[in-house]
Amino acid sequence: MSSPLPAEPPETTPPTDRDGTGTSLPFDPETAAAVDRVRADVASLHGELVRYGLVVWTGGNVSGRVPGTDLFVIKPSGVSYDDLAPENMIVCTLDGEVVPGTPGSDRSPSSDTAAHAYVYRNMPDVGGVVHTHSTYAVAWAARAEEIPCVITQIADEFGGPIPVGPFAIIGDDSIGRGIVDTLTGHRSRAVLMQNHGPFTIGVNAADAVKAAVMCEDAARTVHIARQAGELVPIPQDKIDSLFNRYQNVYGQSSDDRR
Ligand SMILES: O=C(CO)[C@@H](O)[C@H](O)COP(=O)(O)O
Repeated sequence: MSSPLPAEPPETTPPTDRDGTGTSLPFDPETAAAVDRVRADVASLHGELVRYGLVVWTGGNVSGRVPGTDLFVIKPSGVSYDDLAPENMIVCTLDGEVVPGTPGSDRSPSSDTAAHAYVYRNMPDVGGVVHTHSTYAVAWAARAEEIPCVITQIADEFGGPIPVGPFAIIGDDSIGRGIVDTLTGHRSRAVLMQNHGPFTIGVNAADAVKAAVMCEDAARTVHIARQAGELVPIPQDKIDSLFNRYQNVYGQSSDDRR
């Protein structure tokens, strides 16, 4: 894998814009403010992938839809996680095109931009998309084997098995189509793309990152359990009860997923 691109020197003066938000227009002030919020969230959430051990080098990526717009924000391709910052996140249209003249637009967006864009175009309730190469989830993807729902944590978070999506080559709509075809109408917010790794979705980028964290934890636990003996499935009615409780009762009423 190529070494991370060197970070550009921090700009000594903020990008010029007409509304002082630090975002170059062509956005109106309200959109510019919304973009800046998502930039900050997405940049910070990449640190969570490192914190939870879900990525190595420059693998993986996080994106967030900009609410009320046809835009999303994603990381630049191949840039070290140490160098990611709000101002070098890249603003794209839902067609996956970089919005020219915005901070970060001088770099290439993530190599999975087309996949993220396809998901946003075809799953309007999705506000965040994450991709990692987390070890245990990728091991299940290498076997094209779904992670069975044999622990309450999987029932809580995914409402059943974590499914496998088709083998798809990076760079066009193939991966995005595989994600959408697998997860549309499915309780799971994670899909193991065959021979590649997990992609997760959420109501926002933070929710998609949580799904990625919980997917890897489940993959590891079930892998270890299966090595020690037979797995005991949870009855479907109990899975339904666990999922409904966790999605509608657990946590706080102010939680993003409510
Ligand atoms: O799976 C791949 C490469 O095969 C990519 O998803 C990388 O894991 C991250 O690429 P960038 O987001 O840095 O372009």
